[in-house]
Amino acid sequence: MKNLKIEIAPSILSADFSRLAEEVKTVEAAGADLLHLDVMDGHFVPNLTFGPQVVASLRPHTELPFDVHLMIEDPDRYLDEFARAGADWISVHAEACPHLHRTISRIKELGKKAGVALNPATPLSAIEWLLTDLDFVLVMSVNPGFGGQKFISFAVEKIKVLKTMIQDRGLAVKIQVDGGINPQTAPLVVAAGAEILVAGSAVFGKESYSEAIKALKEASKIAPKDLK
Ligand SMILES: O=C(CO)[C@H](O)[C@H](O)COP(=O)(O)O
Ligand SMILES: [Fe+2]
Repeated sequence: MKNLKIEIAPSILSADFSRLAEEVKTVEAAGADLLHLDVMDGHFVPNLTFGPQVVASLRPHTELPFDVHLMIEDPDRYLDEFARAGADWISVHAEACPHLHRTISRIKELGKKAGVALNPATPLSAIEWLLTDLDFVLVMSVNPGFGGQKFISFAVEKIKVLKTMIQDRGLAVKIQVDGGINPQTAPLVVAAGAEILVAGSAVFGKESYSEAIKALKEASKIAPKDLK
């Protein structure tokens, strides 16, 4: 686990929506690895954000890969549109997909990286049979819907068990973690096996995005036993 490259995916949920293009350029220059775009429909989660038009309008403003987190019911209806809009990675929620294998297959047919997101209370068994087909698993460490929530600590154990499942099968599936990630929680999830850290308020809520990203990357190198 020592030489793992940890990637930071700032979530624009906590950015200034009146200046999104500028915010995205600033966070790219600050060292972000991916841009996390939270799509919410007011049904699957109790909040509304934006759809493919906003994704498409941001696409010319950055080279960062777009990591689109779909917190929507019936995501199959919109996969093609998000792919056309410029999504590079697409995650759907297991809880929103009765035919998860079909949904993941479609994302891959569209040439995109395919991920499944799991709510905190959703067991890993929801993706066990599908692991070989996935590029990444998004472990939610808050109940989805809002930025700035408190990290749910049992996500650490869930990531550990998932990491073992992935290793036991000899797979290269990446673990992404989303919700309440900051320099205090980052070392815990990285030690457990997470490689992509989504961070909204811990980046866009700070004065300097580059300092914030650096702090997350530095914190990721700390072994939890060395935490004060
Ligand atoms: O999917 C999400 C919420 O549903 C966001 O990506 C997440 O909450 C980021 O915000 P923060 O880092 O402030 O917790
Ligand atoms: Fe997210």
